[in-house]
Amino acid sequence: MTPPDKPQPRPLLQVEDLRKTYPSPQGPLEILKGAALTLTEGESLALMGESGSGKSTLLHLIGALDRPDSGEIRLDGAPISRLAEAEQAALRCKTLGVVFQQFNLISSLDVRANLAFQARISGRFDPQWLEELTERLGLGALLTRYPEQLSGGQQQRVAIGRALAVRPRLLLADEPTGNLDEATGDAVLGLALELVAATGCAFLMVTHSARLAARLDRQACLSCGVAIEEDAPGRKARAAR
Ligand SMILES: Nc1ncnc2c1ncn2[C@@H]1O[C@H](COP(=O)(O)OP(=O)(O)OP(=O)(O)O)[C@@H](O)[C@H]1O
Repeated sequence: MTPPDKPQPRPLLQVEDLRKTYPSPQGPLEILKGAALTLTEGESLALMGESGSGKSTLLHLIGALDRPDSGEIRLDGAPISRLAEAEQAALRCKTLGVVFQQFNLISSLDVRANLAFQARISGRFDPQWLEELTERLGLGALLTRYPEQLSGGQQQRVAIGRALAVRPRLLLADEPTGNLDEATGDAVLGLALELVAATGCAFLMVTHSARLAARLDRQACLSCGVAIEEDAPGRKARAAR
């Protein structure tokens, strides 16, 4: 008897023919010229590319922090760039976790409150999961400290915990280890990858480091406004799959 076909993983994120132009004193700056990529549940993708190639622009569009000129971004089937602002805000709270290079913690809140912040406002506060995150990120002894009393690596661990506290479907990270020394950055990425695997969420990370990028499942490079995927050593293919 032939075994039943293994179910194909569902595409979680589908980016199609994305275009984005910014105005500039010299005329329109065409940054994205038909960028496309797909991520399935549980998959991680590192996005590289030269400075100014549009990596943060693409991440902001996927994170519904800005709107494209044209093209489509679907998250679990929902056309996020065409949703009303209130719907986008709800999606950002419940479905997305975002980690930036600058940590972006709330300075007036201690670590415990920072960790719970997004989960509380999105109605997804789960004390047990937060306790597990706190333990796995090694933040137990720091819960009553304020961000200014933390090292860069500690702040980034809090930022990752805060983003994952909602159990997002997709974690977006823009150079999350860019402000950390190499050893700390390696350790923080290792923790992030462990937790991403524990939640089963998809992970899209912008990085300048080929070494860090190699730790993710897939690698793509943004060049001339489109995403080119590193398919195999020495060979490149379009990121759309
Ligand atoms: N709001 C904006 N208005 C005008 N131009 C912008 C705006 N945001 C970004 N740009 C321009 O778009 C281009 C792409 O910027 P983006 O930040 O996406 O690049 P990046 O690949 O993330 O760069 P880096 O690796 O240096 O962070 C740059 O030339 C930048 O100056």
